[in-house]
Amino acid sequence: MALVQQVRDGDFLGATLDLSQPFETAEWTVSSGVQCQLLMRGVLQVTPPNIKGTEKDIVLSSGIHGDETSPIELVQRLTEGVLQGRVIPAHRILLIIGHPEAINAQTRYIDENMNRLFKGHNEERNVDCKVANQLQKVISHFFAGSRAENKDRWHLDMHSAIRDSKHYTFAVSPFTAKPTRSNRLFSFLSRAGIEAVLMSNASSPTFSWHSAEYYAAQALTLELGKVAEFGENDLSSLELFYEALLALVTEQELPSEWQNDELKIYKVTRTLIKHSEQFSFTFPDELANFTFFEQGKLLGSDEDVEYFSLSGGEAVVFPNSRVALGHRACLLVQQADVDLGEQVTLRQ
Ligand SMILES: O=C(O)CCC(=O)N[C@@H](CCC(=O)O)C(=O)O
Ligand SMILES: [Zn+2]
Repeated sequence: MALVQQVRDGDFLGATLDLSQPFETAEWTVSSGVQCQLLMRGVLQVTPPNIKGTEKDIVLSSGIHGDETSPIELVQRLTEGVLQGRVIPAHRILLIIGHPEAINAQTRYIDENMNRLFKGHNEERNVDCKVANQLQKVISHFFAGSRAENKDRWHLDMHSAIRDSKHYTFAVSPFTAKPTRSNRLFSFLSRAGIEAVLMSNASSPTFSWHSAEYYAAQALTLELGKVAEFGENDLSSLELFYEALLALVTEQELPSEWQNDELKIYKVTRTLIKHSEQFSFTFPDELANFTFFEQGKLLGSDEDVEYFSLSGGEAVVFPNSRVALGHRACLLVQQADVDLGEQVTLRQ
């Protein structure tokens, strides 16, 4: 079956991963009146009928890491609904299954962690760099194509965590000077049953940071459960999230009120970078995310430095001593209070 026909029939994921089929761009309208544009392998732009100029521009990405499959299954489910006319979006949406080569190889990345390649254009030294560059282009094209007067841009970059976590689902809010932490975004998280949000304190070259920094999008990295192979994900535990996602794309506007105590907020206190091959933790890399260390505990060391937990203690997120040199080996976080205005801000 030709790739485009396979997508039109609803199998966006199958067509994306079948690299034996040459890619072709295509444009068509589904029975519901929704317009579809296949822009790139794994990238489908969806435009609702009767654009009013008040629409959001929503990017929903998955598969930026090839072995994180539950978000890919959610994107396929939503896309199939749109393609078969059962889901009628009220907003412009860009649906992404990001890294077909890594997904086929069932691996996080091929040569370089693609979620560290979104600072800007990369020299095309490998497939990860090439795909990251193409995704940056397609995002730019998508946001530029909006006819809305007041741009309301969103980007949910969906991942799943490598290890167990004391919070089954959580979000990382990238650091930027742009107003990307709206009450409406947090209200969505609370409705979606996301358990915690980490407020980053420094720029990072991730996909969600890219959209926040360059397009002022309400952008997040979402961690949805734990890594598993296709077909082995417990999607029932993400049902509340999927329902909220459906509401986000199909309802004109979501309520902005949210219950602060339903969602735990953490501030990132430090990012430990691996500076040398001597970097090590005092605990195994499999340590569950959000494991707490009392003040003064030795957490790890590098060539000429020892890291102790700070006053008030710190919890560890994404510990990985095997990352490439210069990359993040973990985040250290502390629970925090926030003030609710138009934007959600950390209380000083
Ligand atoms: O479980 C892990 O260690 C990694 C899960 C994952 O891929 N997380 C993202 C977070 C990106 C961010 O900080 O916004 C990543 O490491 O790329
Ligand atoms: Zn990931």
